[in-house]
Order: sequence, then C-alpha cells, then structure tokens
Amino acid sequence: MAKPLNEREIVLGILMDVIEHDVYSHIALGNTLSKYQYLDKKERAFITRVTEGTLEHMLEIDYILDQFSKVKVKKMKPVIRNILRSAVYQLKYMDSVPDSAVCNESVKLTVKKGFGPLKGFVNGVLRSTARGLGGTEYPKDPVAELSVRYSMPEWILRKWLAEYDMDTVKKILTYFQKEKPVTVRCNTSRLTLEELVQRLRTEGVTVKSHPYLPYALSIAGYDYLGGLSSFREGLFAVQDISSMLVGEIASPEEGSYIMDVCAAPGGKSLHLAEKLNGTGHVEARDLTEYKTGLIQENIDRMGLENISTVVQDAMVLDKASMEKADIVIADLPCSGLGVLGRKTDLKYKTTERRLEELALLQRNILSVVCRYVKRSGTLIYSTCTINCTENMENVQWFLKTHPDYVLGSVQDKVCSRLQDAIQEEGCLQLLPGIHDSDGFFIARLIRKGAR
Ligand SMILES: C[S@@+](CC[C@H](N)C(=O)[O-])C[C@H]1O[C@@H](n2cnc3c(N)ncnc32)[C@H](O)[C@@H]1O
Repeated sequence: MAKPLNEREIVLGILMDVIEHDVYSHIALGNTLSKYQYLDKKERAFITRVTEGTLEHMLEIDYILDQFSKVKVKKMKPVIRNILRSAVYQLKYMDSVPDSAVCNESVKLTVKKGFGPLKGFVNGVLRSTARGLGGTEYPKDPVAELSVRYSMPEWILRKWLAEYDMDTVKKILTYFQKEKPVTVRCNTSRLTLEELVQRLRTEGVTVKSHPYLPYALSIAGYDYLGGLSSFREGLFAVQDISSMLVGEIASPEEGSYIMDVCAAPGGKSLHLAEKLNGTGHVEARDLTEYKTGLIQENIDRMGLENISTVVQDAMVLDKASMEKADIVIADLPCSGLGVLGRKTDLKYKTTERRLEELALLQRNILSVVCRYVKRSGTLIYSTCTINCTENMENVQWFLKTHPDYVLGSVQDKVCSRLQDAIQEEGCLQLLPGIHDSDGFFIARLIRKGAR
C-alpha cells in the first residue's frame, strides 16, 4: 500500500508550522513523530535531521538561495521557500543524498502541493545551487560573516561579543551546531546506576557515563524514548547535566520542605524529591492546570510520593507560604539563549525587547518568591541563558534590593572540572562549548537570620 505522505512532505509540514505559523520546533517535531509512528527508524531519523538541520542553518541557507535565485527568499511563496530551504540543507549538509534526488523530489513535491507552474523555477534554482554551492562567498564584515556561517542573528552575536571574547563566542556557536547526546538522570529511588546501565544496554541503547555527575549518563542509538520500557517505567529522566546541577547546588537535607515556583514539566522538582530519600516534601507549582498536569505525569511515571503539584501564579504573593520553605527553586522563564542548540528556531523568534521584558519578569517573580524562604534557608535562581542581563545583573539587583539575602558558596557543590564556571562567589555560569552542557546559570542565595 502506498504511504499517504513521504518524508519530505512531512518535513515541509513541520517547517511550515514552525517558520510560517510560529509553532515551536520541538513541539511540532515531537507531535509529528508521534503521529507517524508507522514510519521506520531510518525515515524518522531523516525527518528529524532535515527538519532540525534546515532550521539550524536557515540564515545561511537563505543567504545561499538569495545568490542563486532571482526572486529573493522573503518574496517567495511560503511553500516554495520551505521546499527550497530543506532541499538546500540536503545539498549542502547531506552527502548521502544525491543532488539529483534532492532536485527531483523537490520538483515532485512542488507539483503535489499545487504549485505545478513553479516546478521549473524550483528545478532551476536547485540545479544552479548544486553546481555553485562550493563557491559561495560569505560577507566580509566579521559579525555578518559569523551570522551567516552559524545562522545566528546579528543582534544576538553583538550582545555576546560585548560579554565574551570572539574565541568563546565561536566555541558556543560551534557547540550549538554539533550533534548533542541525550543526557539522562538515573532514578536512584528505584535502582542503582549500574542496574540502569545494564537495563539500557539490554534495550540496545549505547550508554556513556558523564564526567560531571555520578548518576548522569549520555545515551544514544535508540529510536524514540517512548519506545524504551526503562523510560516508560520511570527508571530515568531526560535532563541536561546543567539542570541536574540545580539539585546539587540546592543540596537539600533530608526532611526539607522545598517549593519550586516555576516547576513544569518537573525535572528539577523530581530530582530534588529523589534527593530527599522519601522524606520531606516538594511542592511543584506552575501557572496552569495543563502545566501542573505535565508535572503530575512525570511524578506518576517516576513513582515518587514526597511531591505534589499546585497551580499558583508566581507573581502573586501567596501569604500562606511566607517563610515556609527551607529551599525555594526559582528556575524562571528566560530567553533560552543557552539552549539554542536544542531549540533551533528560538534564535529567530526572540527579540532584544523580549529579553528586557523577561529580565523584568524575573525580577518581579524573585521579589515575590524570596518571601517564602525561611530564615537561613536557600533561594536558588536559575535560567538557561548566557546573557548577563538575565543572570548576574539580576542577582546584583536582587542583593541590592533584598539586603536580607547574601550569596552562598557553590564551590563545594560542583566537581573540579566546573570550578572555572564559578563566575562570582555563589554563581555558576555554564557556557556551551566551554563546558560539556547547555548554557545555564545558577545562583545560590541564602536568607540571613537564625531559624
Ligand atoms: C524554565 S521553565 C521551568 C522548567 C522546570 N523547572 C523543570 O526543570 O522542568 C519555566 C516555567 O515557568 C512557568 N511560568 C511562567 N510564568 C509563570 C508564573 N507567573 N507563575 C508560575 N509559573 C510560571 C512556565 O509555565 C514554565 O513551565
């Protein structure tokens, strides 16, 4: 029986959703892969690679297309420009696909989508691109060149170059474009790391230990997570190593009461609940029922009992929670500039204005939730971003406006390989490409006074 859609048509559908209709790429791709579960591993891998690759390299691809097409990318019909974008990605980055197949399949897709009169245009642009690709000239201006080569908007590059040297920025950009392993955290409340390694290997998964934490693994070689019984049974959680460090830096004592004020989907809350060894309690809060539902799904899968969910807007003071928590986790909404390698479309969708709004939102939330911390308790502030406005500047602002807080040391909370990430006492700034993790910031703030 003929398959209803081929892989390239599926890729086009995802690109249309992400680029033209503002859906987030990880959501569009995840939904599509679960919808087309009948596809085999190779076809699913092709869809993932072409979608992510096209998005990752989109500025460069558009720059190339503009050199070989009389009609500029911005002026093309959305369907046509996205057929061409994914085709140029295959021509430039996938040696395993013959150029002729890329051109022929793109022409067929153009016709199938009802743009028959444009098939000559698509064919012509792709054949000229295939012939001329080796001689592409990149911009002369160094920032414009970086922007095209690494498909990173110039305003983001200028922001980073104001904070980091060129060599560091290049390392960050290179890391974003590298294939990254999936990092997982062993659910130590259910089994030992050795048992998990054995179990994963019997399921055909390639497993490597991670240098930063003893209970973390890098995994590869599986089709999709839901297909692994070890995942369905909650024997591990997918979490970047940087997020696991929140649990390390919070280092709760058994019996602690922990409040995670922006908790969905619950990665850090669950890690902390595990660290409590069946004692104490974690209250995992988020804005909506839908979000707390996501946390609950993970609680059920991981099988922990010392954790519950609450719908609560972190901007609104909850008087009943004043000075109630030993630890408050404020892993706040942020620009996500540290995870651009995973959320490939975010760099095109965010703006400088949005960054400023987020920094303000973070300050507002911190001012409210810091009141839930007991005297001599801990407030952990974290973001998955690497710009100082949302990180160090917010911490400095917080200390100035909240004199009842001081920074606590993080030196003994992280391994020797991460000591260089300690930006200032009490603050850790992980940089992708410099450290083997996402870009992430963690500050450990201690409330003064005796309990
Ligand atoms: C960075 S994510 C949290 C990730 C989570 N800590 C984890 O490790 O899985 C930020 C979360 O903040 C939530 N959020 C945004 N605004 C909020 C608000 N005003 N009150 C509570 N939660 C909020 C979002 O719904 C989102 O789930």
